[in-house]
Amino acid sequence: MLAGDPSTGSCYATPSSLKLWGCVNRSRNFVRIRGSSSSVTSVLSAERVDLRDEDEIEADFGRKFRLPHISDVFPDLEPLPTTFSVKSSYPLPDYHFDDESKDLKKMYVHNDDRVLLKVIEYVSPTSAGADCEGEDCKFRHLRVWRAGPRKKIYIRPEEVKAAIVTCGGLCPGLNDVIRQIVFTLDKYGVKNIVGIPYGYRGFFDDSLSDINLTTHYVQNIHLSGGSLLGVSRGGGQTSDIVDSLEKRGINMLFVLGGNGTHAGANAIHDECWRRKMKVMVVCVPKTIDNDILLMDKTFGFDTAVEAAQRAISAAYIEARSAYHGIGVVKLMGRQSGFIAQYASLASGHVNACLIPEVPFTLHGPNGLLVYLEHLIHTQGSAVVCIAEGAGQELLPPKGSKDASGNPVLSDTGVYLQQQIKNHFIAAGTPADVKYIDPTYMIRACQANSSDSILCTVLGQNAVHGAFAGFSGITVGLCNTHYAYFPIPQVIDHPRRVDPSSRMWHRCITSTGQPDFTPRA
Ligand SMILES: Nc1ncnc2c1ncn2[C@@H]1O[C@H](COP(=O)(O)OP(=O)(O)O)[C@@H](O)[C@H]1O
Ligand SMILES: O=P(O)(O)OC[C@H]1O[C@](O)(COP(=O)(O)O)[C@@H](O)[C@@H]1O
Ligand SMILES: [Mg+2]
Repeated sequence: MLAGDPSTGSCYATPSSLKLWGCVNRSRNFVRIRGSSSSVTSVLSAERVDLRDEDEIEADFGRKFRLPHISDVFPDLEPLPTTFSVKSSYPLPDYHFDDESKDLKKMYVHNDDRVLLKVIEYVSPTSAGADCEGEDCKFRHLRVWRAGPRKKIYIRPEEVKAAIVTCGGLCPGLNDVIRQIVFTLDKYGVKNIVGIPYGYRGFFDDSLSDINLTTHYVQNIHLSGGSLLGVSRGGGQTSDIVDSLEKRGINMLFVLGGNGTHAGANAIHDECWRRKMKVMVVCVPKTIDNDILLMDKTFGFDTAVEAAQRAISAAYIEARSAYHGIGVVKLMGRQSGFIAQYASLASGHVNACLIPEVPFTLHGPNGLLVYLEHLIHTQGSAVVCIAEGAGQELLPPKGSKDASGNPVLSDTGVYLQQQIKNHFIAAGTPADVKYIDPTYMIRACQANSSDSILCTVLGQNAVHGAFAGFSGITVGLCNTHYAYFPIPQVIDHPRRVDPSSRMWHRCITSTGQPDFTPRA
């Protein structure tokens, strides 16, 4: 499925449309590819790709996903043998890689290693979930760069001053990532590591001081939720942040955050290279909303889904135990309903899952309220799970924005609860409605085991990426393998639940909910 307006050339790719990045001009069999937003690192200018040429499409995709490398700006920079080795407990500054060593032979990632972005070979464009076009539904090898340690590094560990910053809202696992970045830097031999307090604010608010980070200091931080460094939304000019990096002598910056943070990090990366500063900026995507493109999932998402089970379970028990009980649970998800979708799938107790991507009607014969009445009469109770951003069209927009520019949403959870109460009163049917909003409880918690592992590997790979000389990149899980992505490609737009996806169909099959889509 392609999105955008072919006539104007305003194009973008949906997460499921990675076969082509752009809009098809069918009459001429060409696809127009949108250029990277990054000025210095742009590897692709707007160009035309012959749709009939499979090789050209794959090659074009490869160019689009090429990672910005420090040698783009400093072509004469000589790489050095890496100081990272899993075989030593201490970094060995004079360690020389021995190609013939049996133990180390398979330790490093080759720069030309790639991870396939798409792994299903659809036979027909009408196969479930197919994202290919044309009769032949040809499989395209869309490749992204494999993450991991390289044999060569582009900066001496003793010259590194590394900084870590965590931005946006909280997310389980932030401390695990911070901890692992520090451990891995230490393994390379880096001694100078600081934490920037309270997100980007820490760069320009003079009342805030950096935190010195050592392996000893971060040893146990993963045992608690939140961020050791603090987080914040809003604020800051890119040039001020880069001035601050320059002043502090920071040349390796690890940025943990969501799509807003990534946009900021990419601007910092661009500005650093524009000023010819030898700085590597590497992100680790943080968002319980799971709204970053191209990745299997982001860290914290699993934990949030798991934490949401307690709220759904409580809503179910309350509803089951009451006469005509109805439980309503509101979960986070400003634009994307992944948490509500997966929490509903996991729980098995949800009768209706409402997400921002799927508009629903409350009133009328195919409305949610009539369905709840039906459930009360047939099974005696009901549970509704609503994502924060769902049903915004039912209320007047607030029109305001938070400090980062994210829209402030109307509280549809509270509204839904009131509407259900009013409906049952009007229908003359008693109903006992209980509303649970566990919003901050699902993200202010320690990461579960699966997220801890994810955080550990992401943190390590972030450091490997920086030492390998990449900047303006982020790291993510791609078909169960770890890959590096150029930042603009993962934040082109927020990843959202596709209402025609197999997973959404599985969700509504599991809840048994009918189609509440408003009818004309
Ligand atoms: N388009 C942008 N360009 C530069 N910085 C941004 C942009 N959007 C957000 N930011 C900054 O990134 C930080 C986090 O953004 P926010 O949207 O709150 O969280 P998240 O990164 O989780 O999406 C804030 O400090 C904000 O000012
Ligand atoms: O109250 P806060 O801190 O703004 O956080 C609420 C927001 O956090 C989120 O779960 C995640 O947002 P971010 O990825 O921007 O941190 C949103 O869905 C939600 O609106
Ligand atoms: Mg965001």
